[in-house]
Amino acid sequence: MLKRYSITFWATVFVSVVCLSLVVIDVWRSVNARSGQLQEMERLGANVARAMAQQADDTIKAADTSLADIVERIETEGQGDKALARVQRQMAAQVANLPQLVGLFVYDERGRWLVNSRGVTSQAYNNADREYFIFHRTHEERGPHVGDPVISRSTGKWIMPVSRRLNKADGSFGGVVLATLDIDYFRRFYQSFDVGARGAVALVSNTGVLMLRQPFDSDRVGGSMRDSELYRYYAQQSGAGRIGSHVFHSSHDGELRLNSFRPLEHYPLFVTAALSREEMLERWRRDTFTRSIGVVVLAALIGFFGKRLVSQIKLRELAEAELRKARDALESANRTLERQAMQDGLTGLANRRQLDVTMGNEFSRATRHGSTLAFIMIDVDYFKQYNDVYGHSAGDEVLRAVSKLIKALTPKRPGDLSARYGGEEIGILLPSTDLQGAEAVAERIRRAVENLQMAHSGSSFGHVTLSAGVATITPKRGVHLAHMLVEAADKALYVAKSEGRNRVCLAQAQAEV
Ligand SMILES: Nc1nc2c(ncn2[C@@H]2O[C@H](COP(=O)(O)OP(=O)(O)OP(=O)(O)O)[C@@H](O)[C@H]2O)c(=O)[nH]1
Repeated sequence: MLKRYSITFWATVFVSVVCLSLVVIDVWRSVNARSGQLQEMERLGANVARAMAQQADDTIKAADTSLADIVERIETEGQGDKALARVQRQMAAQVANLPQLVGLFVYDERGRWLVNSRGVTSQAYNNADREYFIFHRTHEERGPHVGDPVISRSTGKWIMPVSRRLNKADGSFGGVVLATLDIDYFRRFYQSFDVGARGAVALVSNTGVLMLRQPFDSDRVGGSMRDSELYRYYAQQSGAGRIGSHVFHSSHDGELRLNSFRPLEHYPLFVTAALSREEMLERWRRDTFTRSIGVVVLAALIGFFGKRLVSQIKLRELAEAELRKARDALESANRTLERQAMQDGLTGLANRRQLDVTMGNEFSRATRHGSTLAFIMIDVDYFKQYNDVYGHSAGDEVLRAVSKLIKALTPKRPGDLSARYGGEEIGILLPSTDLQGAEAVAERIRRAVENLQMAHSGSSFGHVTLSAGVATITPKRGVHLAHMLVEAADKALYVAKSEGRNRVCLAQAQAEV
């Protein structure tokens, strides 16, 4: 089945498959590399979000621990001057120890400064209007409260307030203990992450207030993110669903980013690391483009040289086909020449040369096997007259007709051969045939020619006839030669002629001696 197709077909298929495979493999590789790049981006985002959440949690926790301590001390030791002085020292030490802390503050139930880490108790400031103060005054919970970022009234810095409620002995609202965390502390940490030129990280409160964004934008700190796709998506999640990632268009700059988000473990905040999809895929795109050019050039080269190879193969095939054709023509010409060399052109019988060769072979065989070889010599009667009366070509026709009959009536055993002996004489060689057998063959031919009734006005019979002399020999080595058989048949023919023609005469026994 495969042989039905030529080598050029398979060469073309091979070159095409190689080119196509190159392209398909490259496309497959590129698609894989793209999804690998996106996975890598997701992993990077998740890792950044985890680190950010952990850092924020630890940072707030450290401050909150100080707050819990101060609350316990004040509630236990009271608000006397000495007690407050001790608390102040403790607060100063905490602020010195924790770099994220800008200050620690204690306010009474009216928002007035009782004590702070700086030791300045200015009555100029009243913080009763602050969100965290109002929150604790109106909520009895004792847990920490993370407020919206504000600009510190004392330092002018962006701070994140973390506070706890102070109770009086009867459980009523006794004030607020506040820790202010330096937003810049977070920012410095966030700057250490490489999220690309178009990436961003943010710390957001669960209520949708932006605590901090890197790249930093002072105008957006404290702003609401409630309308952003990111916040709406995050707010819909719960439990483990809040740790994950999603692709959003930024509400800020419209950039398509993969946002990895994660809540803080102990505080109502979450972080998000947003990586620009375009930026992350830029290197992949560049690599893909460069490699694709390489693959296309390679495929084109293979295609070009493959095409040349195929045409070379085609040319070779053509040359081979031409050679085969020439060889076949030569062989056929040789066969024709061979046949012509052994055949008589007029009668189609074997020629004298072939008769001599066959005679020699059969004579040797008969000598070896001790078998009898018969030979019939046939001659058309009054043929000279026929030529004279009807013309030479009519004479040729007679020879053809007689030969045709002889061919049809001569036995077809191997070694039997009828040949034009010369002129209008035809000889028939019959190996392994005795005198009677050969005579029967000769007689059959004579009668058949007579029956043709070909008009011959020059003949005493009125139509074409023939005479035949038959001889046989059982040759013995060193005694007999092939020509003896022919001569004996010729003599018998002579007898047939002299006895009146149109007859078959048998040779005397001398050829068999
Ligand atoms: N048309 C034709 N004539 C041939 C050919 N070969 C020999 N002959 C003629 O055959 C004739 C033979 O004549 P002869 O051998 O004298 O004998 P004949 O006329 O046949 O008389 P008998 O044999 O005695 O009956 C000659 O005239 C040859 O020219 C041939 O190929 N074609």
